[in-house]
Amino acid sequence: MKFLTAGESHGPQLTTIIEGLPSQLPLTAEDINPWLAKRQGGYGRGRRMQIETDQVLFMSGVRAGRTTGAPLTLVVENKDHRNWTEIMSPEPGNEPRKKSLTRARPGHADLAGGIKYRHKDLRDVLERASARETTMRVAVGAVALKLLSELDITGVNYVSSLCDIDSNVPFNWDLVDAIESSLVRCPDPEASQKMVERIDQAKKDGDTLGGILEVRFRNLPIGLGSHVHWDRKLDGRIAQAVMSVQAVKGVEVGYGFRGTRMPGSQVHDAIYREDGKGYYRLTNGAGGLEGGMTDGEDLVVRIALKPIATLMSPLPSIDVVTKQPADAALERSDTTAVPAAGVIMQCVIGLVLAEAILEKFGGDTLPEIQERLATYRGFVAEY
Ligand SMILES: Cc1cc2nc3c(=O)[nH]c(=O)nc-3n(C[C@H](O)[C@H](O)[C@H](O)COP(=O)(O)O)c2cc1C
Ligand SMILES: C=C(O[C@@H]1CC(C(=O)O)=C[C@@H](OP(=O)(O)O)[C@H]1O)C(=O)O
Repeated sequence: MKFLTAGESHGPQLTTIIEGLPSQLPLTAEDINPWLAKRQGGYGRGRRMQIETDQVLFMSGVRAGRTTGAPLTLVVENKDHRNWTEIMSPEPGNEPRKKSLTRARPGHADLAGGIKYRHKDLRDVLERASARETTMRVAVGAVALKLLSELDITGVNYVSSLCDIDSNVPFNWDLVDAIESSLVRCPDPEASQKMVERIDQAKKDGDTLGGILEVRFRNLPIGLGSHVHWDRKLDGRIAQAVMSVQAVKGVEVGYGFRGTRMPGSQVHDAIYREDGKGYYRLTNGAGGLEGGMTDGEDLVVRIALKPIATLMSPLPSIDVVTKQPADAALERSDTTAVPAAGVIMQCVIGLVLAEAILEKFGGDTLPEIQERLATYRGFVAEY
């Protein structure tokens, strides 16, 4: 399975084409739109999110609520485009355009992208570097999550820290409702409240906040990914998918960096087996991955997101046209994207898992994949 995304933040629409999906996967807009809405949500988002109501349109690959096996094309309209038609017009002329950007914003792609692609209006960089692009990764990820759910594989995402405020509630799967009802997608109600206040304060101060997200998946079969070659290792593929999302600065699996402070005897997970239950562990320091493959325990990935780069009290920078010092350009902006980013992370990790499933059990149709997975689970229980 492979996919491409296209579209600018203030262009007419965002597009994705997914190739390699099996046929017979039940799929409607209702499988995708709730994920788009969740990605738009979370306390701390800016005014743009009040303009957009992201809704997917199917342009190919689905008939009568089922995938056909043909490339699936999804489109989401940018409602804000109507305010940017002249600025975003592909027609030549009218230079410099309104809203041109010449004072490079630290923490953004502006300066490197301007130099690399020879743009002096850094909006030509901003428009594609923007995290608006993650709309399509969520749309395609929602399709992957649907495929996984048809195989009884489910996931969750939540915020475990926002700046210096930590969730103090250890995760368990019964916390999903608490996460969904928290304004910041944090399972700890007390920490949630503090996070909301912290975001209000940051907004007042013209500042921004980052944090840590966690994504978990359960009921993964043992042996997705591979130990035999570097680019087939599932941990490497997950790290690439996660690190490619705007503002992500770190990723760890299982105990991750914490494991470096513990002896091996406390990090690695002893192996047990019972007839009927098969192989299992009592701990999960590995976070569900050993040797680049799933080990049958929950996949546990933690992700660090840097604070939003656009500051209402801008940092010193340079105007790339005058070459003189100038404060960084100011754009309408989010105060934090930490809660929204968890949704994106679950989707991009879901995509990697769906790909790994298709590699191991790949078939042209969903029923074939379901049959092969069931046979394999039977084999694993007996092994
Ligand atoms: C969901 C989401 C929303 C974001 N919103 C903003 C924003 O409103 N303003 C901003 O300056 N950066 C925002 N960012 C972050 C920038 O897109 C990001 O810092 C920039 O692309 C450079 O990231 P990099 O250095 O990690 O590549 C957002 C990121 C995400 C994931
Ligand atoms: C549009 C989205 O996020 C945007 C990501 C973003 C950035 O610089 O990354 C900047 C803001 O856009 P604007 O400049 O239009 O206010 C965010 O709203 C979105 O998540 O759908």
